[in-house]
Amino acid sequence: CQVMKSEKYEFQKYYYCACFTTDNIFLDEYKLHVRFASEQQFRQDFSPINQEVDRRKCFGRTSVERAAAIRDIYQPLHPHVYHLQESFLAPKFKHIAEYCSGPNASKEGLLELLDEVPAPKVYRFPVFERQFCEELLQELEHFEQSAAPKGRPNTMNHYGILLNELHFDQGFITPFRERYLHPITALLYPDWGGHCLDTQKAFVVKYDMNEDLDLSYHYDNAEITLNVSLGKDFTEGNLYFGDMRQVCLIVHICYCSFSCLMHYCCPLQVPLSESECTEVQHKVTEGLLHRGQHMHGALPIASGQRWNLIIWMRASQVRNQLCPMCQRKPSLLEGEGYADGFTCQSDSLVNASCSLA
Ligand SMILES: O=C(O)CCC(=O)C(=O)O
Ligand SMILES: [Fe+2]
Repeated sequence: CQVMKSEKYEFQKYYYCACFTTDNIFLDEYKLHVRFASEQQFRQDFSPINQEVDRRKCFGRTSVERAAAIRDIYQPLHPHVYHLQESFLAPKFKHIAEYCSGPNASKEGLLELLDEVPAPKVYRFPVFERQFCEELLQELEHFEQSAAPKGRPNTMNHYGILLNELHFDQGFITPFRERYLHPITALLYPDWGGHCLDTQKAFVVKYDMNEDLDLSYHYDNAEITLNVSLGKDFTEGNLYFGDMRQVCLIVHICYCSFSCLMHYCCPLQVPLSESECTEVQHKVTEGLLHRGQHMHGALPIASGQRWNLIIWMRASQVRNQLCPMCQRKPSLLEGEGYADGFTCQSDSLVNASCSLA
């Protein structure tokens, strides 16, 4: 039998398919199969990355252009929703914020006012009155139907609206953060920058049966996030929370340099498949407050339309030390408005000396 086998190998040649050297190359770190026949093919297959990089490089300028065009051509349906009023807020939320701003506020006292903690350091409380949610949604739908240009919040949401471009920051979101959210986050997250939040990026995400249904597992470009459910009627679509983003060193292939496929170490999160997640129900008018680095996602809706207000709150003191996205010391690019909330020490010195002069 041994002899027979070796004879067979001698007379019959066996082959590999050439795809063995090019196809189904599994990048373990990304749990992703890729094809690499040539640099040109690889570049072509990954050209959406090029487009996204170009979009990001122009983002500041195009965002300012869109904001100016919106101011020129867009006629709001409900102008009053752009200016924060106490009547928009749920009485319990006002009570919580008032308590936190008081001289005797403590974390323990605050936790007694909050119902229950649906996941570690995730807090849930009513935020808006239902009538305000309805009017805000009418305003946003009116904007969606208008001819005004629309920038989308990020690559994961295709149907959201950037609220700073719609001029919500000055009259609504900034005072809302400063007066109401900051006293709460200062008590709940002093170790995550909750006591020194200074800017935000606010947007609305929208899910519909014919559009985006869900949101993949991710972390936010924020120190602290508030997520408020605005409506409308929908079923399913719960949020889920997993691990905190873990920083582990892996070998990363840098797309910018094909000639040497440069390698460097970068942080990566624990993948969803290895995380234990907690599903969290989210009712209309209620907010969920969580750390930006707490990994989370949104399950698919089964019917209806789901709209949420997302406020990514930033603390320059914290992010100036370590960028929450790349986990490296930030290397600063000049931006428009709040940009991504980093500040430069020398700018403050220039400003201080200007005001002294
Ligand atoms: O759809 C949601 O409620 C989650 C949105 C979210 O996490 C985000 O936009 O960062
Ligand atoms: Fe998020």
